[in-house]
Amino acid sequence: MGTLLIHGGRVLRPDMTVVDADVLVDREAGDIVAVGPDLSGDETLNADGGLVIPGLVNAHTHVAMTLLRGHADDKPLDRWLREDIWPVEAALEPGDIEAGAELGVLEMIRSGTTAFADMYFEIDRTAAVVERAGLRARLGHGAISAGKSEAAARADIEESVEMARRFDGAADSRISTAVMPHSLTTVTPDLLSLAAEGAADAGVPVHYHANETADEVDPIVEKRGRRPLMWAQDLGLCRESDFLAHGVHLDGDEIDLLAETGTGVVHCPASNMKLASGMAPIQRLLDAGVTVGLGTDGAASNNDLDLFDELRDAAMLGKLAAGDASAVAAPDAVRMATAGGAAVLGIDAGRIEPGAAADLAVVDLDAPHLTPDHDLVSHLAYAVNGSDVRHTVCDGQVLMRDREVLTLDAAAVMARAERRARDLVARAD
Ligand SMILES: N[C@@H](CCSC[C@H]1O[C@@H](n2cnc3c(=O)[nH]cnc32)[C@H](O)[C@@H]1O)C(=O)O
Ligand SMILES: [Zn+2]
Repeated sequence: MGTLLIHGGRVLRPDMTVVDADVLVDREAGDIVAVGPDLSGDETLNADGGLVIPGLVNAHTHVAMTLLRGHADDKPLDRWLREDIWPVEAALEPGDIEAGAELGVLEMIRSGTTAFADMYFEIDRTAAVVERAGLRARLGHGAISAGKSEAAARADIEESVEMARRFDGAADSRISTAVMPHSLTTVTPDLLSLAAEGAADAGVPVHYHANETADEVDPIVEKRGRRPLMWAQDLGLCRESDFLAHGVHLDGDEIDLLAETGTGVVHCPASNMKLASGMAPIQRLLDAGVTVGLGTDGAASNNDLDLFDELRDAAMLGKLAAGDASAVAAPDAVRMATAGGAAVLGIDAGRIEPGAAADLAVVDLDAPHLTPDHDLVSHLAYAVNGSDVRHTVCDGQVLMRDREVLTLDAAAVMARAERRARDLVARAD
């Protein structure tokens, strides 16, 4: 397969400086072999006038929920899930998952995302989409106890463990997995422990929603007499590889616990604002040394999968939460979307350096909203949109060239998703 040369652009380095450089990629091994001036390779990807950045990492989503984009808006989490989302999800068929995942993956590749973590149903379908679309993912079957018999709830957790075992390392190791109990309040304590044991046994992380709304925190504090994450640690859910979504309502001790254990946090600012869940203390997490990534959450609470929007929201909301305009500065936001997310997912990517995975995006800078170029990291955080991405590369393969996705038929994917979404909602009514 030889080498791929990403030629003629500027390159974002791990220390957030920018240099004029080429990037040489080994397509067989899927990693970066050199970064520097005047390199040559077997095939060239033109990055003239562009900025080469690490591919973005969407560290928490429910990708097939693209089918529910715009289906129900403007409600708080609990009512939104119970009244609108769960009833429709009950009517989901495997073909819907595949169509929704394909749409979401298409949207992510088109906006420079090369890896994502996904909690949903029918993960074999999502895995098949990831396999042919060419990006990376950490997938898990979302298991929930609420509304189920004890036996059915247990079987759901067992399925989560079983699926994690089955798909870990699939698609030439582009797919990894986690056991994914839905949240600290929607899964029973026994089953949370079972999930932790199953994950440890299978050698994969646990991923779950935690401390998303005040309504979830208060009952745990009342019933267990301690903060949710102290309780989660007792259940075995705060190992170094484990990661939780949201972490909006955290106290100082919980922040320390996250830093000490190495448990990752996925910040989902758009979802937190849309569901009015609250403002996560992101600057405090960064100051404490917690590993933080960014996630879009599902497209029904966002309502898109563009990580550049998330970057901007993270910087803005971080300042508002801290009451300090210097909080969550542009480089911090960019780091969360790249190296931070890669660390949360446990992949050796998120930085442009020899030896790292060749997961890259080329952003076209030739646009009015990206002129002048005082500071390109500022542009990445505050001004770039997903539609500015010209090329996307993952594992050394070009997934999108000049905005054309090479691994999926975009028109067919959109048409199928449209039809599936319409039928799904009609069935659920
Ligand atoms: N197997 C489970 C499904 C869990 S998948 C993950 C779930 O997370 C839900 N979800 C999406 N966004 C959020 C959020 O922000 N907080 C909590 N749950 C969410 C989503 O609708 C989906 O039902 C079952 O039997 O219902
Ligand atoms: Zn979620």
